[in-house]
Amino acid sequence: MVIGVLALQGAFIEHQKALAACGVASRQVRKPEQLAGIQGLIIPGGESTTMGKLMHRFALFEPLQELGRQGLPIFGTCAGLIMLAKEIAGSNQPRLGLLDIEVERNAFGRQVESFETGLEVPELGQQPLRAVFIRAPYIKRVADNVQVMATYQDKIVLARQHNCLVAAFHPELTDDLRLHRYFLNMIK
Ligand SMILES: NC(=O)CC[C@H](N)C(=O)O
Repeated sequence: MVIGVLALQGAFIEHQKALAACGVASRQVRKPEQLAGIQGLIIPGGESTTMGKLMHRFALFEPLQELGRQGLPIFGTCAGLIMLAKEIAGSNQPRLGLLDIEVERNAFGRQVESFETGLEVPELGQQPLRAVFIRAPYIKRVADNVQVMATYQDKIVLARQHNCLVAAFHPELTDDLRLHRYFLNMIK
């Protein structure tokens, strides 16, 4: 099994390390041909406006959208979540629109730029998931068939719809591998 990690910018190395710790091979994706043969894709955190521009510049936008529509499992974290959303509040920046959710960017920014917390995620067991939020978005609206997997202060921060899993935080920055493992289980 090989998982593609979109490597245009942002925290892709950390995702590769987390996948390696799960015993899974990964490949950096910067060109459309590097999408061939991957069984899943991670879109990392970073800066979603920049990432959207680079997706177009590197001719990855349409291929990524097409693979997502065909059912390739995709895991988006932070800016990756924003890239996967159908709607971004107050913005028309490029997005793949694969999940029927609306996101609010930099949603915790005014109170605190970044923080770490323990999240209750029943899908992952009793122990709270350690989650690092960095200028994080949150999900303000979900369609009926979106599964809400965790909230923080009543805001949705982890969700799944069909083949797409999205987290507002950075699971690759802790050594808690449960969310990466959950994603890998979506592939089998
Ligand atoms: N850590 C992150 O990925 C931050 C996301 C960034 N604030 C954005 O809006 O794209």
